Amino acid sequence: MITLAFIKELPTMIKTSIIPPKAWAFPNRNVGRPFHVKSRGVKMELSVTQPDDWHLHLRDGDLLRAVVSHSANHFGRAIVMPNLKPPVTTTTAAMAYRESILKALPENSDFTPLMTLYLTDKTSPEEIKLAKRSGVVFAVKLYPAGATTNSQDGVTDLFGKCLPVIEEMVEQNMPLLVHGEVTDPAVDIFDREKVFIDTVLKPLIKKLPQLKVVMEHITTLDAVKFIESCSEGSIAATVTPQHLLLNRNSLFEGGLQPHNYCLPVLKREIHRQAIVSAVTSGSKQFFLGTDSAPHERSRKECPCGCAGIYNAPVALAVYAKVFEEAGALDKLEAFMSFNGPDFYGLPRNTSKIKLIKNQWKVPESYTFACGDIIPMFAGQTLEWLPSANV
Ligand SMILES: NC(=O)N[C@@H](CC(=O)O)C(=O)O
Ligand SMILES: [Zn+2]
Ligand SMILES: [Zn+2]
Repeated sequence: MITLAFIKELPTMIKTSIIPPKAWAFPNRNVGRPFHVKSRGVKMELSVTQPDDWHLHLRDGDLLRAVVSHSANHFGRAIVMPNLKPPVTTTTAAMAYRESILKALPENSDFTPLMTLYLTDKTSPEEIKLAKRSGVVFAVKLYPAGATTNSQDGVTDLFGKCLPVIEEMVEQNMPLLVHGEVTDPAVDIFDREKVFIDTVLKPLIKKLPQLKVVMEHITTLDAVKFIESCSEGSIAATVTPQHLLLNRNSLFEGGLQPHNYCLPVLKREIHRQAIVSAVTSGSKQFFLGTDSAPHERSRKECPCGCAGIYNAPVALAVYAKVFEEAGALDKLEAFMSFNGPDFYGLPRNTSKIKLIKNQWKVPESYTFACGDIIPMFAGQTLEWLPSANV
């Protein structure tokens, strides 16, 4: 194994090993001028601190058992979303859900689920105290009622009924995670994130400037500007693979593409580019959250398909591709493995994983007893292959 000369200049450890010849290049943003690496006869490997997934849907029952290893194989921890049926609204339910996740894990896995509570109009401040004391609940999730999958029991009156709860969250230093879209059917679906920022998020943080907020799965230039205008330690955003790599054309390419449908829906190219610039800038306010959201095939390929993209098997490969194409592989490790735990006040992982530049084909589907699940980029070739712990 040879260590490349520029390794000193990159916070991310880059190594090479033998493979068929392939030359490739990327600009080194650290020194401010492009340079080229010819890796004749070698292949690229990144050895990075094990990443965490700060936004994940693991579901429950058979579906949980089917999908959990795809996340547990690569991520150290994950913030597990509470939008089950029925939703995880209490600490007791979160603890039980955590047990079922641990049971579903492959043997010897040390994956740690970080639990969340589903905020409703009826959540009490006392529940927040219980959640904090439990040591297993790390955040509370705001779904505006009707905004997305299993959000029917979500919030209808944030500034009325929920304010005492959110004040308690400030006391307990418990982050509020938001699905940031308004639900007013009169607002165009492509504008719902921007309107949410203007009418909900801005007034909320004005009222409670100490509240820690993660704007989940951001999709717009407006969200990037908003996050960057806020203070680093209190407002941050997760970013998904799909919102970094795809724009809204992907929903209609050659016909309707249900497996590219998620909420918030994919946006115009200018928005995608703004998100790529934000994550590759090195800002600590953006971190990895896949929003991997499995739905059984027949629930996606039907007259009224569910929102959600199953990206757990491809997420790391897609993030690496995006950072490589932006010439910012040196910023990848902080995005994947440092910014999230730093924001949540948790220790960074100490173990490592490898990302190897090696083509692999994404399976067409995963078949389980509970049905088929179609992954993002099904049947396509990706360039970066994550390998187990090193
Ligand atoms: N992102 C999605 O399109 N779907 C998610 C819910 C969510 O994160 O909004 C799901 O649970 O399926
Ligand atoms: Zn959401
Ligand atoms: Zn989600």
